Amino acid sequence: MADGSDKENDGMGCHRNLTPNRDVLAPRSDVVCRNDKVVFVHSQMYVDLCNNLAKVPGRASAVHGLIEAYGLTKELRLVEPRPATVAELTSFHSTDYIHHLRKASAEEDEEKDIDVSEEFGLCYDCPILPGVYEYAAMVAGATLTAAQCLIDGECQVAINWHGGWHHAKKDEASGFCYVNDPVLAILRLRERFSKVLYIDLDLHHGDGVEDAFCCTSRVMTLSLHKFDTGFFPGTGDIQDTGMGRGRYYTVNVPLRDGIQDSQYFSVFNKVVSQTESSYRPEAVVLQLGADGMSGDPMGCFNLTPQGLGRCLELVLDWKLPTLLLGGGGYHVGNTARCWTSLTAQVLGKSLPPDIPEHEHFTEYGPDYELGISPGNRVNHNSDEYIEEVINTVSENLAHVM
Ligand SMILES: CC1(C)CN(C2CCCC2)C(=O)N1c1ccccc1/C=C/C(=O)NO
Ligand SMILES: [Zn+2]
Repeated sequence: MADGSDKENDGMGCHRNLTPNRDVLAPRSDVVCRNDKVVFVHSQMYVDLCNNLAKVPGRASAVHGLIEAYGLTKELRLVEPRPATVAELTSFHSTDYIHHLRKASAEEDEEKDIDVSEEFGLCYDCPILPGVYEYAAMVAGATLTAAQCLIDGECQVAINWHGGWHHAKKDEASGFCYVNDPVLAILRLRERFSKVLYIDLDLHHGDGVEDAFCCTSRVMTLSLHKFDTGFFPGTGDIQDTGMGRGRYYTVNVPLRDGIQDSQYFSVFNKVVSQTESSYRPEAVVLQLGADGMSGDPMGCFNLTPQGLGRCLELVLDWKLPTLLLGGGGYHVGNTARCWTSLTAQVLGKSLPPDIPEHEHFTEYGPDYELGISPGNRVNHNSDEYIEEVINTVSENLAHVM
């Protein structure tokens, strides 16, 4: 293995010679939840940072505004985030990359060294906007804050809707993701839990998280995503099942355009139920990117918050420490509708169908309703295709114990 020890480390990029940057405490699975409150990582400064620098400007305040307008913030335990330290960021990312990101983020345009930046993926899809380092460090810090609350038994569910940046690699920004906060959270959770399950329901394959843990059985990554010629990131084929000790602990469920809630939940239910019963995780990280929603500008899947909600319900029924993260989602109103509905579901609250009057009310026209209806779109996932995917994944999972 990477560090030559017989103990299996996190398999952090088994093809890279790494030793964990910290003492891995004896994993414990007896974390008891002392407080049934749901932790919600939030501060106005955090929302302002995300508003200006995230993939979708203005989305953070729309999401928070709708959750607040429905009165859910008073049912949540709001915990302020703090920026991740360099030491925390380099528990996964390379020191060179983090130092370059911090330096480039502080520089004016003319000072920028373009070809060095290109080496770190900092161009095209991942421009170096002023303050991008502070933004990325705060998002990572927010996700780590949520993970710490789970480790400390402060709650059973912790939420950071502005996290979930699943494409970032050890030394490279990718897909508008600068720091991989899900990986940082999983590494932190692994200090207390011996087995962590990562589930990625974003439209796109969770390649950065899969890469980080492809060689270990201590973290199982499971991604449902669009997989088609030329679609970003191009990875996540069904036969990619991990390597070495991690073989069969990577699960990919490749789907086509037009899938709706019923088929999506059917494949999710069969694959994730078998995953849970064979792997028996002690903690879960669930990325709930909303770019698969009907009406999203990506225009690929045809899902609604009800469909994702059924997936969430199944995971919450396990009563495990669970970290919920956001991700993609490019229709601001629909993303706010989706994550508000899911937040209410975690709280066991049902919401009135009409969007309450609030600062961002105009985002929700012309119907001003919370629900999203599936579009009238061609579905390229035949039942036979779905059946074949389920059978192949099930055969692979038979090797997991
Ligand atoms: C720049 C954005 C992020 C936005 N966008 C669309 C949305 C609507 C109009 C443009 C993209 O396709 N993007 C990307 C561009 C290059 C590579 C990746 C992505 C998206 C990744 C993702 O969502 N992962 O979960
Ligand atoms: Zn996405």
